[in-house]
Amino acid sequence: MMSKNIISTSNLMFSSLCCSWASLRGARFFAPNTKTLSGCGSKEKKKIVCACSAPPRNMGDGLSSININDSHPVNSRREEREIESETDVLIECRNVYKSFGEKHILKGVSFKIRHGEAVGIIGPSGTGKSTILKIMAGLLAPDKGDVFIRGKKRHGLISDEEISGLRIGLVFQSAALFDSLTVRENVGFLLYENSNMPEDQISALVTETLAAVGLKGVEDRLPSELSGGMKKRVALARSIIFDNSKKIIEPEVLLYDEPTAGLDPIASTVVEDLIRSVHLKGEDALGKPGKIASYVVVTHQHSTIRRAVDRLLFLYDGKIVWQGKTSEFTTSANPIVRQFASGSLDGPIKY
Ligand SMILES: Nc1ncnc2c1ncn2[C@@H]1O[C@H](COP(=O)(O)OP(=O)(O)OP(=O)(O)O)[C@@H](O)[C@H]1O
Repeated sequence: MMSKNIISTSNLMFSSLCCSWASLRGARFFAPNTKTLSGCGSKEKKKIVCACSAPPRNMGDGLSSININDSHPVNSRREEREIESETDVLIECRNVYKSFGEKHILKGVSFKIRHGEAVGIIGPSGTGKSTILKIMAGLLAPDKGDVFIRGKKRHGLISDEEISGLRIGLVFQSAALFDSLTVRENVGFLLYENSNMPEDQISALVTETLAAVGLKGVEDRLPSELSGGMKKRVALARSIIFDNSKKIIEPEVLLYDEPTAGLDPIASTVVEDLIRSVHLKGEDALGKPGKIASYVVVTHQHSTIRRAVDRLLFLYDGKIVWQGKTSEFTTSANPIVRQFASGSLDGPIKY
């Protein structure tokens, strides 16, 4: 039932990346300039399975080091806790550098995303927020530094055979739906192409997933027949659907790139609540707990910062210059954060 020649023009953002759908395994993205998306086999892949059910323990800087030579019992207990807390880490960027020609964008970025977290990445325009999302997602490789997925170093990009154990979804600012496919085909795309699930089961799962994001009876519509807000919901449904017939269900991290950009304040609130609702600490539109283990939101919007995330990373001049709880953002004494939070022209950030 899937169209074999798909040309989507709905998103220009990844036009230079050209990643083939066949190579997207642990990650789920839609590369709109990929012209032929057929022939995606469902090969068995190597799995990295590790326990990852504990809630995040360290909401601080997440960069604490472990002294393995200190054998004092109190310290040992602390070490145990710290080592244990490392099992919470789903994605880690360690000392990541990235340049585009002469532009040195990321100059040693380090942070961890833990199980259960809702993290925002903020900072002035052009500081590399989208770039770091793409690096986390495996769509761009760092020039220097490493990305660890559940403790396992990623080599190369998303086609790398070694990395699995975590599903990573990227939700684009524009919904990036395939214009020529129905909502059902868009949402079930990954499963129609990559899973062994029968079509009627996929169709039922699509309906259930759409209901989870508050959409009913839109399965047969084309994207052009949807409002902007509905398209965002469909894109979200496409990111959270997964093959639930598998024995091992890997946790999923969703990466949202400016999900509320261009929306009016009320539409923004709807999307912000939707982001919360599909998280495991939330409750979806069907009243069921959300399934997303953790998420990262790149945003400029204050409402999204306040409403959709618990912890913030502030990226400026190639580095994380501040991180803290969302509640600390507006009270921080850091001059960069203060200027950004107030929108003042006076301060260390120069345009
Ligand atoms: N593929 C690329 N080739 C060349 N330059 C790039 C590429 N991707 C990003 N850049 C440049 O890197 C810088 C950071 O871009 P990025 O989109 O990551 O910033 P951002 O912080 O997300 O910006 P904004 O808040 O405006 O969306 C920009 O100067 C951008 O022009």
